[in-house]
Amino acid sequence: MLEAFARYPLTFGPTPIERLDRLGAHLGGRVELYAKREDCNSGLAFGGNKLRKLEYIVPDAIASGADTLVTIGGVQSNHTRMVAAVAAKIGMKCRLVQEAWVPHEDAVYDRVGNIMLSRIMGAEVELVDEGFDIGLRESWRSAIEDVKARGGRPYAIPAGASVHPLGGLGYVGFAEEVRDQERALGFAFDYIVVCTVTGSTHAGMLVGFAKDGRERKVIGIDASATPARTKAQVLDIARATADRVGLGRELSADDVVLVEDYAYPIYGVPSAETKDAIRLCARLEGMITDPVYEGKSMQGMIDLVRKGSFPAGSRVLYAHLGGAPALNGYGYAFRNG
Ligand SMILES: Cc1ncc(COP(=O)(O)O)c(CNC2(C(=O)O)CC2)c1O
Repeated sequence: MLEAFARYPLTFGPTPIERLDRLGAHLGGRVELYAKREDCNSGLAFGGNKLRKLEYIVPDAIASGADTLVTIGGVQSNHTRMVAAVAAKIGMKCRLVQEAWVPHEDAVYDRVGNIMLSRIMGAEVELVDEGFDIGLRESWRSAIEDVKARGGRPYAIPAGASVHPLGGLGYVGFAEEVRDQERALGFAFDYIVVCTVTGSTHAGMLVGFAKDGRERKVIGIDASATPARTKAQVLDIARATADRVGLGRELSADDVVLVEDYAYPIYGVPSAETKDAIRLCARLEGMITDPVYEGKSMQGMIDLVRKGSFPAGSRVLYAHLGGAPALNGYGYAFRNG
């Protein structure tokens, strides 16, 4: 599906799929759980899902003649950290707008984890006192203009690289990669569980798996806590991506399966159940998930298994999209382990 598109390699290649035997057994053994380790996809600053997206965006950035990548996220954004790493790798400057998306209790929240890494990698980090919103932000537009005003040539990447015209391609490729791995495994996954916030990870998977009729088997676990906006954005991105890759069929809102029950209390703040899910996965599989994103999709998958939402014998693939560096800003949440 992606042969026509230029890709700039930022990842090691196909990410491994591993069986989560102990977690599956702990949950009753009725379904088989697997994880695809996008969190281990690259040597660039601890990796993660945005690098798979950026592989299809970087050729356009280079072709544009830009000298500065400009993007936006919360203070502990994984996306901005990955853009900083890509800028370093391809020899561009980086301007990051980091908004106050998350109320936090930790005095070090804006000095550790992702934002610390971005600073170490030389990004210009601008803290802006604006709240969470997955849409296009005035602060981001101002940063683009400021780069120009200073004589720079900016390349604009929106939050999560999601509403970028090429933002859905990476995860179309994810689906193609999973099909290759399924051929080696000798079976196809019945469900794919993914954390959804700005939407192009889910949207790309939806388009990629629509090729073999599995678009509604992509189970998005909302972590935005603004599910209506996120669902609409997933659909918009999926439709645009389907047109771009020539899927050849219409997609509807019913094709976007988004579970809204696990984003509470708000974006970026883990519930007690989220923290329990993080601990359970860590203690049974040694697999680390974060309080903002993967902890909530892990909480969702665990709860859906416990409720019998996946028929007995189902094979469920959990997409681990990264996020661990943000844990450093959540010491308050794990003071007692
Ligand atoms: C570890 C991790 N897991 C899942 C997601 C959700 O991906 P989408 O934004 O493509 O829906 C993010 C996003 N993070 C954003 C960020 O600024 O880091 C875009 C919100 C993520 O970082």
